[in-house]
Amino acid sequence: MPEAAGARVVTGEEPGSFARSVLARRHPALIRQVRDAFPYPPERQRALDALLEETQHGVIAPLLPGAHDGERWAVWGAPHVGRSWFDVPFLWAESYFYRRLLEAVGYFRPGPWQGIDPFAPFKRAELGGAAVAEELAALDDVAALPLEARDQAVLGGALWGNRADLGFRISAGQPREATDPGDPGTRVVADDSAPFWRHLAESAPTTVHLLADNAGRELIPDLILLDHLLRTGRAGKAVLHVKPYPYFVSDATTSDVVDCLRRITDAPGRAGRIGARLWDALTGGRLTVRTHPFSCAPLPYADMPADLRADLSAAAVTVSKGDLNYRRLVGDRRWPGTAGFAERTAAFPGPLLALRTLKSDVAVGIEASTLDALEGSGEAWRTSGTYAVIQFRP
Ligand SMILES: O=P(O)(O)OC[C@@]1(O)O[C@H](CO)[C@@H](O)[C@@H]1O
Repeated sequence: MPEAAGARVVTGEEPGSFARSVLARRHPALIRQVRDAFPYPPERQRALDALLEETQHGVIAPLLPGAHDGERWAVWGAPHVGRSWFDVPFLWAESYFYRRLLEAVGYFRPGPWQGIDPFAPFKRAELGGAAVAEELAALDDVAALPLEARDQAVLGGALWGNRADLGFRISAGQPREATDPGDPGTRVVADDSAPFWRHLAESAPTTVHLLADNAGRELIPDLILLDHLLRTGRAGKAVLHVKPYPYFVSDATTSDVVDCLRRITDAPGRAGRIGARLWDALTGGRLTVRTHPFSCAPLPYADMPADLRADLSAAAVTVSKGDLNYRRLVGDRRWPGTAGFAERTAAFPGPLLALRTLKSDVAVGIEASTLDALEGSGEAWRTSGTYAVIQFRP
């Protein structure tokens, strides 16, 4: 990768940078929210307080002895343990932060808090909210559209669903709504949706994989997209990759899939019918859920293990959702915005579609004129979550 030498790895070292603000503000706010959301006993509270102190003023500690994944993290963490959280690669630091948060709350340790998702209260509140109900009701109107317009509607739903990221909304201890994106059409700064639909039309209806991101308001439109691909014969089968354990606040796990599916199935009108179809697809094996450990690895997709590579190589297309997956696809580096998407993702097996709202500094595959306009706009376009990309390569 000749460019890699020239593109700096994103870290939290730079004062005023987005990465630094996540490490210095978002993570402490999240620890406090989790601490307040559960009646944790004193030892769990102390572990959370110690993590907060370590992340802000200390050096990175290894996992406690006996962790089921201790060996893996010892390898991944070898270059970073003992250093400041702000000095190591941002992608690694964030991923390890979530692993350590689970350690602090006793998620993997046998006992009363084992398997209790520390982010569940936030996810549950979102799923029960008015926004989800409105989005499900809107599906009645989509049903009346011609196929091409339905294609765009379900793709757009999955794309903009990515704004609904609970980690993104944590600011100074308060969840907040992202600012209104305005007309979503003008905010898609790279749009390969046409070649993507052409590719699917030309492929035999084989398997479509979707690398999920957030639960709730993002996972629901993702499931609707998969149902649409199955129902219209573009996919013969679909595989939904979710996280094996809670991660990046609202990332979807299997139990979130079940919660979302129940929410869709219980809804009136077309949403309820889609829910019933998805239920049948899961029980009949046309839709499969996978929880590969690599989904929570602090590594780029270029480093995926052989079994996952073989699985994705056979896909008609893999749909990658969200910002973190995008960073793992192209590499979490300060690439020039015009760097080629196909070139940066060359190590990913099989055809690839990235649906991502921009919520971190990394961006590639943007036309020079568009990039100039964005840079000249004075907006925090890379991190505001109000711009998006639909990038495809066969
Ligand atoms: O992957 P997602 O849910 O779209 O976004 C994850 C995110 O909230 O986390 C990172 C900062 O914590 C950024 O990559 C991004 O803003």
